[in-house]
Amino acid sequence: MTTPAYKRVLLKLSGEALMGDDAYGINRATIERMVADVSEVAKMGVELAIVIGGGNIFRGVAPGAQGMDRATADYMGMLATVMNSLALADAMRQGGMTARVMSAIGIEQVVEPYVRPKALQYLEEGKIVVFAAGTGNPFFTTDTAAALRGAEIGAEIVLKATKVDGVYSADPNKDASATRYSTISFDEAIAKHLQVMDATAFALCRDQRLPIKVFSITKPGALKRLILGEDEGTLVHV
Ligand SMILES: Nc1ncnc2c1ncn2[C@@H]1O[C@H](COP(=O)(O)OP(=O)(O)OP(=O)(O)O)[C@@H](O)[C@H]1O
Ligand SMILES: O=c1ccn([C@@H]2O[C@H](COP(=O)(O)O)[C@@H](O)[C@H]2O)c(=O)[nH]1
Repeated sequence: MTTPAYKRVLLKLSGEALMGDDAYGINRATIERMVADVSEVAKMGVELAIVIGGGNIFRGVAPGAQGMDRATADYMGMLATVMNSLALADAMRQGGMTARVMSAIGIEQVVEPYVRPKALQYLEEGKIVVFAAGTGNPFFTTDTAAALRGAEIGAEIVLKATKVDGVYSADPNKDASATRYSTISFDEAIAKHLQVMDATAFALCRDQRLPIKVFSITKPGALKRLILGEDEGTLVHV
């Protein structure tokens, strides 16, 4: 039972989940747990590209960003994802993995720029690629960056690892009567305005026929089970 169901995946890691129980920032035990999950999957020979959100850092500076020009605040958010990407790559290095961070915004002294053929080369070499700075454009999210990069690298699936264990009929953190879907189509998720991912990400994946699995990052072993093709989370499909 160790044959992976996928050869290449795009894993979207929640920035907010990185806080653990802290008010904001990066919780050490949490990032180490995430990296241990990633390591298990990498050892199975799955080619892994990762996009990490920025909510854990951006939330800490959000009060200061109130009233700011939207695009400027969004660039701050993208820079927050660069910090998370660097922390993640460093934790992966400490865990014995080889990771490369590629940024959608030019900051060459810090990380190399995103160049698609180079990213593909790294993946073929078995390196884990972390795509930082989202799409590089304001008015988007890292969910959309995950959809975009997933399509660009020919991933078979986008795995959204978040704080909830799937897509619900309403936000389960606000509505206790919300029920979880085991599968749902992109069109239904968009029509019902299900906010677990933004509509741009859903629409891009739908148009590229790239399925998404939404699952819990805090559930032990969930990523591995999902990679082995076992029932986990919610499948969003065409
Ligand atoms: N219909 C829904 N089903 C599931 N979760 C939902 C739904 N509607 C809203 N949510 C909320 O969406 C959240 C996940 O999406 P969100 O983009 O906020 O976080 P993330 O991607 O985990 O974090 P980050 O943006 O920092 O990477 C869940 O924690 C949940 O509260
Ligand atoms: O392509 C992108 C990606 C992100 N942003 C900004 O960054 C923050 C953090 O990303 P999350 O997906 O919410 O974790 C986001 O709120 C945007 O402000 C962006 O502008 N473009």
